Amino acid sequence: ALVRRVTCADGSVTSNAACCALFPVIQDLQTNLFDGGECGEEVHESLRLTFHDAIGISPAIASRGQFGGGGADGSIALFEDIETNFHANNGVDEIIDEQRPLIQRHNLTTADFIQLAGAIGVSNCPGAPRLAVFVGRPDATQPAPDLTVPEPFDTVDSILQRFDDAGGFTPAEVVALLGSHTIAAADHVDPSIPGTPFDSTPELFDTQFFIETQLRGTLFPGTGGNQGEVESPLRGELRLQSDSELARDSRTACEWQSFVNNQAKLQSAFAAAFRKMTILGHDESSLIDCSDVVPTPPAPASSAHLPAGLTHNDVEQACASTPFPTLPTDPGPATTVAPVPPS
Ligand code: HEM
Ligand SMILES: [Ca+2]
Ligand SMILES: [Mn+2]
Repeated sequence: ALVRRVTCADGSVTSNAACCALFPVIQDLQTNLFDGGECGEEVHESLRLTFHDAIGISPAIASRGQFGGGGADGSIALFEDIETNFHANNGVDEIIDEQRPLIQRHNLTTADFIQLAGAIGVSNCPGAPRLAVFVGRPDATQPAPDLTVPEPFDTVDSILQRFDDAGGFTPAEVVALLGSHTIAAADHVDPSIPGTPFDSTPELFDTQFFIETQLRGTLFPGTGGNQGEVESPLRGELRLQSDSELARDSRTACEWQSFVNNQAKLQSAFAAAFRKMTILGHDESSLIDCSDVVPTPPAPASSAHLPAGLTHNDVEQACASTPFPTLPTDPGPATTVAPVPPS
């Protein structure tokens, strides 16, 4: 195929002149939102926001004659007053408010900006794939309906059904999308311990999330009894009920386990599923592919391991057909996971 090359006014090279406008936005994001290129809290929150905006679409609701939402249409920020009151969106107001001044100083739709910020943010995380970036999404004129964003206390049935309705995502694609929880922490599931990560390496886009969610839960990192939380295997680590169940359900367990120590699969499957998610509500042919503006992420900085203090005996085998891979245990005293520092 013919690959076009355009040289922008600032000397950057890309495949389409319409993508030139993104370079100053990327610089602004890195300098003023992502603390100079970190994989920290604002990156994690920006990635979560791409999902909470994009998943706001339901052909099932639309088929009943109501507005089903526009997908990746910026509605979560444009109708912040409405959508951030939806229970599942607890906490996303923070990153919406941090992104707003940047949106105001550039000439992108809010819809495009939210997805761009997620893709650029993830490129700061060692081990991440390069994610797709598209421009040309029109902005929302109506808020998404409530209950389109899955909750951590939802059943596997309901979660798989929601993703299928939103965009025809297969169970395997749902598992791949949950690779996002490798760079993630919860502020609101247990409000007594904000910034509690889902794996021991929230600054690395590695496969530890898929390993650690398969270990037997033995403790609550803070208080017990929170809705959507189950016991985790490590002090300082929080496990969502939904992640726990998806790791153990017969429909998803083997796919979940397949990511253990398979960085290449994590990268390609997450990138493919994200690409599909990022254009929900739009026809790809109406958008411009600007993916070549995304920086190449740093190489993986960790190798798959069992956290110190735990062994293969702590694995709760869930995949019936394939044994859990043999992994080395980190040396030293039992791992305690540090919170993600607030910015
Ligand atoms: C079954 C589907 C999902 C459920 C139930 C779920 C639930 C949650 C919950 C409860 C939190 C913690 C929020 C807080 O208390 O601060 C969270 C965080 C997060 N989620 Fe998900 N999630 C799902 C899928 C996804 C997907 C598809 C993505 C992105 C592609 C994503 C990206 C993130 C990220 C990056 C964070 C961390 C935010 C931060 O550290 O500030 N999640 N998720
Ligand atoms: Ca990680
Ligand atoms: Mn939306």
